[in-house]
Amino acid sequence: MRIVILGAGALGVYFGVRWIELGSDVTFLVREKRAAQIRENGLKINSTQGDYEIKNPQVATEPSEIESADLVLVSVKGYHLDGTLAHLKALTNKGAYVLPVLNGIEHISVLQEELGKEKVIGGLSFIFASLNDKGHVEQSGDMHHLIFGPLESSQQGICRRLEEFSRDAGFISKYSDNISLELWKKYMFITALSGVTTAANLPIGAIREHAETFHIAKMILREMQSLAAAYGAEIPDQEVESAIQNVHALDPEATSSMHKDRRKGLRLEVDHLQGGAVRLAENTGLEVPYIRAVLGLIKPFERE
Ligand SMILES: NC(=O)C1=CN([C@@H]2O[C@H](COP(=O)(O)OP(=O)(O)OC[C@H]3O[C@@H](n4cnc5c(N)ncnc54)[C@H](OP(=O)(O)O)[C@@H]3O)[C@@H](O)[C@H]2O)C=CC1
Ligand SMILES: CC(C)(CO)C(=O)C(=O)O
Repeated sequence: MRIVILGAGALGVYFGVRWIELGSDVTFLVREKRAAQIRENGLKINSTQGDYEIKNPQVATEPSEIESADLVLVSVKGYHLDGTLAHLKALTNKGAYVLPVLNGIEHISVLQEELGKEKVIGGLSFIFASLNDKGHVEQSGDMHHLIFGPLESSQQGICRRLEEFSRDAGFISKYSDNISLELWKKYMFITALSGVTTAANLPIGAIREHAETFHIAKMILREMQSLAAAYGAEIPDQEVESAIQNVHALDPEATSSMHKDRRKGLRLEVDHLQGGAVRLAENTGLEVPYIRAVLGLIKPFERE
């Protein structure tokens, strides 16, 4: 399988390098500055699940440099999605399917409208990863999951191929036959976790110590459950409980990628995540006061 990674950040490099480790044909489609950094430092993942380094990965800065691809893993932040659409169009015209792994949900319809429903597979990831100063990945904790599945029945073939192909990869891959529900479950979880850690500017351990603060996370989970239901994804109560248990199980120093970005003074994905939830709620007349409140608290740090 020929794979293009569009968004050579923490997630894109992690999964791209793991596929290379497997012996696959992977090209990183990047912007000039990142291309220069990769040429100088190569790509490396420093991981609890095993390190791996590649000195001269295949890098392109234009889709015209790529003959064809089977799959494009889209791993940019929500605020950069618009800037990738022309590249994605060029690659889907050459036959590629697109597998976005962004947190959130609004990007799915943007991609579907731009590329056609047939081309956009559902995907998400559970991993704690970030880039260091050299542009190498630092992955922590046990999670390094890539979950994907067809949003259209015609995509079953490519998804089964991806499942087969990734079986021996150095990450956990999972085919889901209800990827829409998985997307909403992840959106529920991350809206609560990123909302509360970024707004409080605290890792999860400190949040859990204060019942009033943890309560906010629980209320966001409930609001997201209602929002998902309004869009046809019924998240059972037991899944909300298990999300709470998962938050309890996290290392006290663990935190969301959005909170890590706030600590580094980087741009935040708040409009895509909490902002998106508020927009979707407004469309259905649903009230989401806790999400609206954390959106307001995080906005001053967004760095648009
Ligand atoms: N990090 C994590 O632990 C997790 C993140 N996620 C989600 O995954 C998504 C990606 O996150 P993450 O990997 O952390 O993000 P990063 O910021 O680490 O990486 C995003 C990359 O996208 C690149 N990019 C942006 N625009 C373009 C473009 N037009 N062409 C080529 N490359 C481009 C950026 O490159 P440049 O250097 O040029 O700016 C950057 O390297 C987000 O939606 C996030 O919420 C989900 C689970 C866990
Ligand atoms: C849920 C979590 C924390 C890990 O996948 C995440 O998605 C993020 O930090 O953005």
